[in-house]
Amino acid sequence: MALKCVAVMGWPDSGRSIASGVVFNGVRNSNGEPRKIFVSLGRFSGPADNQKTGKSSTGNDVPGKLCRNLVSLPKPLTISVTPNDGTQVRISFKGSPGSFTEDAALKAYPNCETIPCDEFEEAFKAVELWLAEKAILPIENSSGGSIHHNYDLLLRHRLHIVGEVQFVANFCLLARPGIREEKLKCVLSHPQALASSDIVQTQLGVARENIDDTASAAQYVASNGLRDAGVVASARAAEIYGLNILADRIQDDPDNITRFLVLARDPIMPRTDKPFKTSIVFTLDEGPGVLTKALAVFALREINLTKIESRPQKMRALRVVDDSNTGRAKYFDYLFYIDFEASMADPRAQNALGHLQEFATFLRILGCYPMDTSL
Ligand SMILES: O=C(O)C(=O)C[C@]1(C(=O)O)C=C[C@@H](O)C=C1
Repeated sequence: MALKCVAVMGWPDSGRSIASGVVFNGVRNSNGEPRKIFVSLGRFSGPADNQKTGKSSTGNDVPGKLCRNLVSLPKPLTISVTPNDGTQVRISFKGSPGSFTEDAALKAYPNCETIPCDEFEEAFKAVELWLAEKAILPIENSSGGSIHHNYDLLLRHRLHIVGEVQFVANFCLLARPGIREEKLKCVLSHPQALASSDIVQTQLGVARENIDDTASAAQYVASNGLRDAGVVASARAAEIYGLNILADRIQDDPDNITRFLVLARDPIMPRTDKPFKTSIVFTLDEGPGVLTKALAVFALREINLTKIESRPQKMRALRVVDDSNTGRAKYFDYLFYIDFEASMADPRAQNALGHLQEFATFLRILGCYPMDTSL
């Protein structure tokens, strides 16, 4: 089912109303015919709004008018517009409370309600099922590189990227109260956190054990009363699970940055009054220089690329190419993910994508969103 954001505009003082909402495409009626459903996301009314809504000044329906007052209709899917500070925004994430991903959500939306999920896939589904307004997920790390599985999920699901969060994770070594460093035989954490704090673990001479996320590792050590196991996690995880901080800032690279993406059901309106980024994914035909040609559409318009990632096309891993010299050759088939520094409201970006569309075999805009310039 495809979702499309629409806005029906008018002037408040002209007696017309401003409404915005989502159109559900792909819904079928009982005869199997396609139909569209409009779900209101909120309405902005002018003084003469009663003319539009079909209400008399006494509040009764005016006979013969097409519209009934929307307020009196049942609103199972109506959502409210949420303020920027994150109040009432529900954000799903993979991990337990106290994980770095939750920290990143709280950085972007300080008053949000976070919804922990067991898997990334569940965090996506929480938004698709309207249990959350947004999802947040790590996409790349300055020391570990791309989180490939999440690139695949971006394509598999139809959510839109509406923001990015750059976050410096402060890794701490945690243990149960009373346990000293010398007592530790192993350290538990997320593989990325273990890899990013290798020097301290090597000094301690401990074994490493992978756990799904840093906060779950803290929870595990605390709830099982482990006395010879330490954890690499956040200071907030120490507080939540009642562990002590034995060492702070144990990351090998003090500027270890993780980039997170914020996803939502609807795209946001692209702007040009502040720096915006656009993320796309596309495929190309086989041939010499095709990728160079694709990248040139941005270079020609002086658009800076901030990221390029290639991923195999899972359902079409091999492409058979008829090569007259060597017979039939087989190549891997790739998806190219690109982030570039321009808003979709910028004609340069529109022209670049129009140009790319002329020869790309597939192109999807994953989102256009404000750049995180906080670091
Ligand atoms: O385990 C966590 O706390 C997470 O939020 C996940 C994650 C990651 O996936 O890289 C996020 C940031 C840190 O670099 C370590 C782990």
